[in-house]
Amino acid sequence: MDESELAPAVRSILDAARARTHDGERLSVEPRSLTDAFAAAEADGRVPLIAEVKPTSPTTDGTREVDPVAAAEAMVAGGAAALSVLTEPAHFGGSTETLERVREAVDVPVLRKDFVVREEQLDAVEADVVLLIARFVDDLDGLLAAARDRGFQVLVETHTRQEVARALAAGADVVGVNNRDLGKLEVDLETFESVAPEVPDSVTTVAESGISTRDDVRRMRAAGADALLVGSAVMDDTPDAIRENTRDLT
Ligand SMILES: O=C(O)c1ccccc1NCC(=O)[C@H](O)[C@H](O)COP(=O)(O)O
Repeated sequence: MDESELAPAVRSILDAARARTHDGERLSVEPRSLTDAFAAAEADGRVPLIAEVKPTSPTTDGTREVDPVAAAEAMVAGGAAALSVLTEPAHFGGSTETLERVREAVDVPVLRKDFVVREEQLDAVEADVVLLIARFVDDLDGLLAAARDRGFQVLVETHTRQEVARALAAGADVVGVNNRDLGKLEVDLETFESVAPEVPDSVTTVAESGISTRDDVRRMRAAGADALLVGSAVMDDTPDAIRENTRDLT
């Protein structure tokens, strides 16, 4: 990876991720099935949506002060099939404690959204799914296997056709295509449209970032998205607003 191409905020996120250590015990998790949750949503007419508890981010103005557990419960009430919870503390206002509280409060699968770059970081907190970002993980095969050995399902995030090829070669069965270019932090829904055809039908495909309207949802579904990952467009200042934002997109 050529790190000189990364936006300064992303380089800072990556430096912080590399510096984070964890010396707890090796985890063994019993995950709630992500694909079953997507199938259940489809079966009752909801768009399979992973709604993200996202207090802030480098591209967000200010911080949402809403309680993360109340936000998570509102997302589920609005029809979210699964949740994503940021655990990155320095740039996204997340924490492992928040993920634990959310997972305790809901019964849908919960994705740990962080910048995991080394095996021991997998043991920081239990979750049903972990995110591995192809661009930031050198040994994708090794980290994917290490995550699965612990029981985690793995969402491998990509942004280019080459990264999809790497993800598939590593054995990924859930592949995300991020519409946000982590080099420039620009969002373009055409990314999913041009990259997703590289993902075979047997692999679950998730469209990530920049999805904010029902037209965007239709567009990503028409381009082959089995599920969508949405943060900013569902987050709001009150649980009621979050529930309605989520309902609108599902
Ligand atoms: O969201 C950011 O500002 C951001 C900046 C730098 C690296 C990653 C970032 N976001 C991570 C994500 O993947 C999104 O939180 C997620 O896909 C939801 O995106 P959105 O619906 O556009 O909030």
